[in-house]
Amino acid sequence: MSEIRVKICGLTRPEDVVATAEAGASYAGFVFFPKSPRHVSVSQARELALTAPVGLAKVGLVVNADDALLDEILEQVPLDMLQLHGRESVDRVAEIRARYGLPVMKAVGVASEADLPALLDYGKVADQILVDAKAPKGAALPGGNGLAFDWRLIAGRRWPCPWMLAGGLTPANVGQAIAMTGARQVDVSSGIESEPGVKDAARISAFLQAVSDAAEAVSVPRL
Ligand SMILES: O=C(O)c1ccccc1NCC(=O)[C@H](O)[C@H](O)COP(=O)(O)O
Repeated sequence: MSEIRVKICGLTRPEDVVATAEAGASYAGFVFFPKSPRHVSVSQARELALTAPVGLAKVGLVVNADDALLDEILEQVPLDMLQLHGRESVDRVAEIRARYGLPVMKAVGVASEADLPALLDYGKVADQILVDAKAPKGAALPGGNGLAFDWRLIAGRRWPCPWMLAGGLTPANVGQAIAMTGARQVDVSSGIESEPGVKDAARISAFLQAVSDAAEAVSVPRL
């Protein structure tokens, strides 16, 4: 198993969950955002979550969700973590964490130095932060756009909680991303798809292999 944790985001089919687990990923992400090609309904997500073996953490991704939607999801889907991928404020992140008693990961978009202070602010209230590429202005999706940011912006930086690197990662570039940033957790969605919303088992496996190779190259200690 890789010593750097991997999250495969945007799973829509049971076979994708199986491929994710078999490849050795640590997290499986389900997107609750109707405009996304990776969107799953609450009942689909429940079925997918029940397919996941013990040891694969199930992450529910929401965008500016109100309590009614979160109640509905969490009543029906056995999740291990919530990922907040919208414009949730620091106070809202803290409120969701307290209300639902689940670990919360806040996604923060990065495009320039000016985006870095938010990582510190959210890092004080969230259980984890997802350091993702900022979606371009006017983009239909706030994440999952297959765009990388300049990894030099975060090289050597650390925050008050565990963090995960995301944005445009692929089997071909994830090794360099890990080497440049020191990330010990990485998240991927479009870089391991055959088409939007359809994961490719061979690419998932290649991604995990590339992460494992990178972990060995930098001798990352076991978590
Ligand atoms: O993936 C989506 O469709 C999506 C929709 C709405 C908000 C966030 C979304 N994805 C966020 C993720 O967790 C992605 O894994 C992350 O942004 C990286 O995506 P990618 O660049 O495609 O690897």
